[in-house]
Amino acid sequence: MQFASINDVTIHYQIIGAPADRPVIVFTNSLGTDFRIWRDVVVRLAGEFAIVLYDQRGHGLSDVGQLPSSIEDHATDLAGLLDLLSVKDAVICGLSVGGLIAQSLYHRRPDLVRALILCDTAHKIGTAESWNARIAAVEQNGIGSIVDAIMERWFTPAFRRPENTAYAGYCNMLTRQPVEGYIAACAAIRDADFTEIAKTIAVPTICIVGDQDGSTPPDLVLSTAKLISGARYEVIRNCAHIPCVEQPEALTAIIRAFLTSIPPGEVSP
Ligand SMILES: O=C(O)CCC(=O)CC(=O)O
Repeated sequence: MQFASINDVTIHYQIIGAPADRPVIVFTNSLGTDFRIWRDVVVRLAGEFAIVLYDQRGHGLSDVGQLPSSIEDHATDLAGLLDLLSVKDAVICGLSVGGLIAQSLYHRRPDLVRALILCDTAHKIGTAESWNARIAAVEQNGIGSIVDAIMERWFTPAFRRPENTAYAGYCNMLTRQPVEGYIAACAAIRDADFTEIAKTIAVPTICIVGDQDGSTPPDLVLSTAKLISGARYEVIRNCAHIPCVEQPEALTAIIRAFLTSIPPGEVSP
């Protein structure tokens, strides 16, 4: 396990392969998860790319940090981690809130971003009312009280079978996140509107979404793709909000095709 102190926050991360030798992909997680969600994609890409994984503040083994925190704070954490690792020009792959962080990182530190993979995310996610209701529910009754509703948005019914042990495991992952970290991330998402930032993105970008995503549905992700000049848009079938878990083979194929289509010498392995 690797830990770094970034902006006085202990950040848990992992680096696979040598960034000096290969193009780098950085994976950033969704709300209520940690970097283990990327495993089935990482094992498929590890021979071709150097890979950086980390737990966002308030998630996994990273500290919660000072409260309140914003998406910009998360982007500053990621910039600090990449500076520490001497990584520049990385492909940033962000899932949901991770995609907001990726957009904010591009806005603040374009030198760190060679391309964007925006996965089940948008320029703006949810409404203030929906986030405030979620925060109130968690404050009153804990994360456990919202698990069933969240899982309906994260995974299709085919994945949510009681005999699927992975499903039980991801319920555990959600309920075991630090409650203050979860609430802080909900508030940060609530307060983020990257409509204008998305319009400025000028690196190769792909927006990907599961056809049954209940958190950031296909229409919303398409509207984000339309804001970004030249962005591609791909839908993964039989998949909800977390394609790296539910359809890792399909997600990896899309990532690989996207990266190999970018002019040689830029990101192709
Ligand atoms: O997944 C995220 O990072 C935010 C979007 C969301 O609301 C997901 C969920 O339903 O928990």
